[in-house]
Amino acid sequence: KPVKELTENQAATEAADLRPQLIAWGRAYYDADAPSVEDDVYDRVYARLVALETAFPNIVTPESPTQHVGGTTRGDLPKVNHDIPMLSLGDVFSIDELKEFDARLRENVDEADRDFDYNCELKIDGLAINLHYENGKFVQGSTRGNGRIGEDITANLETLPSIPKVLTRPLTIDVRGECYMPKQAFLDLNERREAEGKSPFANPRNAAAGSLRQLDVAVTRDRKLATFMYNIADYDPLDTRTQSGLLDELAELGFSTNPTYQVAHDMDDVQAYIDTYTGKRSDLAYGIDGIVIKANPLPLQRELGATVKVPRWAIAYKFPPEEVQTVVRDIEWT
Ligand SMILES: NC(=O)c1cnc(OC2CCCC2)nc1N
Repeated sequence: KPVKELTENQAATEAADLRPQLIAWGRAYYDADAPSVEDDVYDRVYARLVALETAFPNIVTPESPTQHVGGTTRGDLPKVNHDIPMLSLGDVFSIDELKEFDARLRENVDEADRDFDYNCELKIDGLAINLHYENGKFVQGSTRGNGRIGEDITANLETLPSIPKVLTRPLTIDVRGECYMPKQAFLDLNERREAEGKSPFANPRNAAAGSLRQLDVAVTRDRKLATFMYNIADYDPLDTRTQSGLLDELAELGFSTNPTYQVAHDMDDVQAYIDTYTGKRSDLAYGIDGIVIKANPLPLQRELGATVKVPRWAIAYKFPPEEVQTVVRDIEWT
């Protein structure tokens, strides 16, 4: 049926059926020496998926083959085991919830350590990566995956200027951070794609994810991806014993870190930081979707540990979804 006669649900259902087929055909094309389907069949089905997703942008999914353009993404990247799991973050959506997090956390800390500081950081809207160094040399880069097993994207990450090949000290460490596509790079990329009749990326995060999974690393190279590193699997090899100091030490080692972090002594300081960056959000060169507050003392982070997936010592305060000002809203209906 013509796309314009479909409901969004019908389009979503049809698209969900087409994606695995295209991914399987795409993999066969790159992995096996003989493609499993005639090119014109692949192109016709791919064009149908693009038509469905262009007519109904809300049905686009990050793993859709239309989001991994400029060549095929590897569906079969080698796996990497994270000896120390990569955690995600619990979320809160209001200052009241944030204050509850603070109160509960301090209740669970010994009296002597209860007056700890927080470190406030912008929550970069990208995808989490791990960079493994041996004796100060970059040897492997990987995605978070499910936290314990990620995918090897070393070759792609080697094309990013912001990732040091050699550290200023011969350390064997695993450093974690965010890979993101700056807003301007995202706008320029989508402009080029529209000009080439290709479907646009849904958002910078999808664009970064698709760019990192490219089989042809030359495609990754020209996507202008960047990084902000913010964590280390084991801090013992470092000098610092605070989160804020960790960001300084990572910068000294050669990593790109985000300079907007700030130590907060109490929730009023945290609120002030949130207010400042809520106002500055649209001026930033990169997307953020909230603020991360972390207990600043690293030994306290270690002592508090994590639940199955999230640390007890950190929380993400998420911004409300950005208001999309529609013309309709501005029309006087009197
Ligand atoms: N998107 C970010 O900017 C961001 C994400 N995660 C973290 O911290 C991890 C470290 C251990 C649990 C969460 N910090 C951040 N700034």
